[in-house]
Amino acid sequence: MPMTPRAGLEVDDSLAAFIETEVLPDLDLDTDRFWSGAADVFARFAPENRRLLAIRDDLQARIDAWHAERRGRPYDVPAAASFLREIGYLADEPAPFVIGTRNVDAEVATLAGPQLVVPGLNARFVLNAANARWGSLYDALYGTDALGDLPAAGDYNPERGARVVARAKAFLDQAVPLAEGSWADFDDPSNGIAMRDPGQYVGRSEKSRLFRHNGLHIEVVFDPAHPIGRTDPAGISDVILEAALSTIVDLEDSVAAVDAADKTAAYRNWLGLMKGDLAETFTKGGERLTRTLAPDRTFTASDGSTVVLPGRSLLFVRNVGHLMTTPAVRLPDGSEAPEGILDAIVTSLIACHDLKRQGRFTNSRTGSIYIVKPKMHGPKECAFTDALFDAVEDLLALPRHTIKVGVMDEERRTSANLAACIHAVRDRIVFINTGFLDRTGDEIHTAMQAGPVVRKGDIKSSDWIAAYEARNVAIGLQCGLSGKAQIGKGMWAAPDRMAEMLDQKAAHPKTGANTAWVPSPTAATLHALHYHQTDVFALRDAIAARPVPGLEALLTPPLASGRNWSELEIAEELDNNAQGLLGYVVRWIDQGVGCSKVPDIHDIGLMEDRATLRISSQHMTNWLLHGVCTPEQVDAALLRMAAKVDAQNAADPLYRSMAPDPANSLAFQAARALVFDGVSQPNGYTEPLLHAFRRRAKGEA
Ligand SMILES: CC(=O)SCCNC(=O)CCNC(=O)[C@H](O)C(C)(C)COP(=O)(O)OP(=O)(O)OC[C@H]1O[C@@H](n2cnc3c(N)ncnc32)[C@H](O)[C@@H]1OP(=O)(O)O
Ligand SMILES: O=CC(=O)O
Ligand SMILES: [Mg+2]
Repeated sequence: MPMTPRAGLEVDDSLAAFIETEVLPDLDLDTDRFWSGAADVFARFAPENRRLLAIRDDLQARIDAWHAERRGRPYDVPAAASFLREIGYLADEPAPFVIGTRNVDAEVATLAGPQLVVPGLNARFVLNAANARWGSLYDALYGTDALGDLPAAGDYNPERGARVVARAKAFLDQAVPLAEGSWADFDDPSNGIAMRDPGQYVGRSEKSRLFRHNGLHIEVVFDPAHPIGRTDPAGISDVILEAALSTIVDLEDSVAAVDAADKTAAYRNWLGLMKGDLAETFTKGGERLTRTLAPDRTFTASDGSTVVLPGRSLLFVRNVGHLMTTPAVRLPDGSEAPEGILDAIVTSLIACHDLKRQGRFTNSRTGSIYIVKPKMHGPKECAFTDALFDAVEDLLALPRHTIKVGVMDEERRTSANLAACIHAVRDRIVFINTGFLDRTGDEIHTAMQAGPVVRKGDIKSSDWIAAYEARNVAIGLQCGLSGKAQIGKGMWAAPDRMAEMLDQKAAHPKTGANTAWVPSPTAATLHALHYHQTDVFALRDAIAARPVPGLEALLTPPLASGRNWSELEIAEELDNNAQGLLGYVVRWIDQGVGCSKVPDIHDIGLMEDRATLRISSQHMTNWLLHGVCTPEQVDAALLRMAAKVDAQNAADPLYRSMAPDPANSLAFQAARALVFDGVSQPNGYTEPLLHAFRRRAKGEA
């Protein structure tokens, strides 16, 4: 890649051109001053970044040795806790405190609703996600299995339509009941709509009436000329829900960004969002479509005043963690720059377009930049992020704490020191959430030498995970996040299983969490129903009154008590992991797709990203290390599943088969390395191998 010198750095030409011609011009920032400031940030923070990574390795090496010495004995949690304290893995608890974050948008601070995550490299999806603030309940119920079955292919089915309408009206009866009777019988909107609580009425537009319940808006559309409205006694053609209050544009685990071209493409999408001019043209159903950002929505209140509501989700950007470096920028010593530092600088710089109100729309009405920081291990790494964001604010002449941070509680050292982690970013924190997928991968890797772990499906019901979830909310409330920041729950990783999601994710708001992740706009619309069923903020006092669960269960790894698996169970477990792993990795390496839906062994399409890959690869590594299976069994499973994954992708013209020549398939070799070299991967992360193989694949292409 041609590089260009800038203030002692070597910057990839395409990235430098992007920053200098597309980002900087409207920002009143001098190009030379920007680059010398950026070089200074790298000079100050890169050495500390490296030091923090060395601490991770050192702690893991000590934990490995401690576990190896005690292997085969019952796990002694008090001894483990004192050992972890002795080596500095467990930090001192801070004195009681409350966070001081200010200027936080209501979507984050005072409202409760779904949070959508979207791979930042896919402009079509990114636009869809930003617009997922509002979603059709009729479409979400009709087009998914939410009602218990899927629609048949072909034309609109009126019988299914009637079930959808009945379900939606039952929801209206629960959330915004009429003064008398049911919405199902309502037939005349012309004289106004008498509500049981008239305060729920917000306003009207030409065709709709807008209501509010538990802080979320519900729009009932009246259109007797519409094919659905025509068959409705009141002419109701749809119920539109306020759905994804916030969206995370992901530059991390759901993208494959391994070089300057990838990074620049992702940054360009973020710029399009911040300037409001992102557009994507594509063909769908034989039609050529151009998708752009949705405008705000305007209604007229009873007193004639205008009510303007955001048309788009409040946007966060997820930077990468502290681990990886990028060839997009080289430091004066020739080494690759830490990617997380580059992300902090560039994504904040781009967000200045929003702060300066130079775009078509406003993202943060309170003048904040929202960055999600994943995969931090413990309070010192959080403090590092805090200091880095201070430095970026100085570089961009932003007031202190303009850059907010969402802390993913997804590494064991963060869960175990959560209060201290929050304390380290106490004036800029806007969320904690349980990224249970990475967290599970880290659990397996941390306990790698202790013994074989239980089957992957059983990890979900182990004690540490319940303690982790409960402690996250309890500590968040104790540190005063309520009203200032989100307490969030993790991803629903089965995008096609909406009935099951409706059943299971109802539990999230009941825990006191005011948001939870969903994989798609449709899932956001359906998950919004849960925040109408439960008033999260009303529950929090009672939840906060409970004692914070101690560390005992959190520090108990999910080790198998015996090795009672049959050969069949072992083969099934290996096949399941191998199928998910290969199905994901093959698209990552060969096509640069960072998030895929991959069928598991029961043919359920699961969302796979780097976090789920970390689990499946580390699980196989763990069983291999402890002799639950042999290398031959692992290879046989990989080969068997390669053929299966090849068959699943047969219709994709860009797909390169693995099974016919696995030795020459970079994807197959990457997948194999993730398992066979899994013990030595830092904290069990998959990025180092994925990046190395993807760069080779790009080189070959
Ligand atoms: C552990 C973690 O880190 S979780 C966070 C990372 N994970 C994510 O971000 C999940 C993002 N989700 C996705 O990428 C997808 O939903 C997948 C890959 C899981 C499943 O995709 P599929 O069901 O195959 O979706 P498919 O490609 O059929 O698209 C269906 C429609 O949904 C939309 N869609 C699907 N997911 C999203 C999304 N997250 N955001 C916006 N739109 C989406 C698409 O735009 C498409 O609509 P369009 O044709 O009008 O553009
Ligand atoms: O990032 C989310 C996770 O579960 O990991
Ligand atoms: Mg994660």
